[in-house]
Amino acid sequence: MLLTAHLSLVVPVHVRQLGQLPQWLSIVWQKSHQKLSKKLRVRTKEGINMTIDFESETKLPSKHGYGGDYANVLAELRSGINQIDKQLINLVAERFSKVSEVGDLKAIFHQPVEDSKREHWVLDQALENAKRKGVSEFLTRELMDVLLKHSKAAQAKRVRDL
Ligand SMILES: C=C(O[C@@H]1C=C(C(=O)O)C=C[C@H]1O)C(=O)O
Repeated sequence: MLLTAHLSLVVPVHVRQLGQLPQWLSIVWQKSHQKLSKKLRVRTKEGINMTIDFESETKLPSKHGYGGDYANVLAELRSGINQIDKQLINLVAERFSKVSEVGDLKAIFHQPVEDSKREHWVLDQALENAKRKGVSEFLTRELMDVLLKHSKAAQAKRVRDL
């Protein structure tokens, strides 16, 4: 029988719902290796073939430590992502507020906007932190590149408008 540890969590419930034990179970994976989308084909003692769609009630593999069903776990994870995205934008706003103040200071003291030595230090710190946290170097470079570019543009605008 093809019953995997993953499906054994789900199958007994549905079999009980059928009210009769199947003679055999055969699992048809709708999309191979996509464990969250599958159909279970059941033949009852009476020889009736039935197909149970697990699409809406799919349990996640217990080995990943998820207890809830797919939709609940997905909603919970996405709510976490929403919070993080909000924090990210809040932090960007905070950074730009400081950057603008630096821009004003530079304008008053007739200093250039760009400070490549400081930029190198900023990037090195970010890369070091990213390495510790397992964030890709490529992503970190791209992210810092965008931040530095926009920070300098914001400063240049402050200097122009002052
Ligand atoms: C904010 C500054 O101005 C520019 C922007 C930087 C940044 O966004 O981190 C760093 C160096 C400068 O090119 C600064 O000098 O500190």
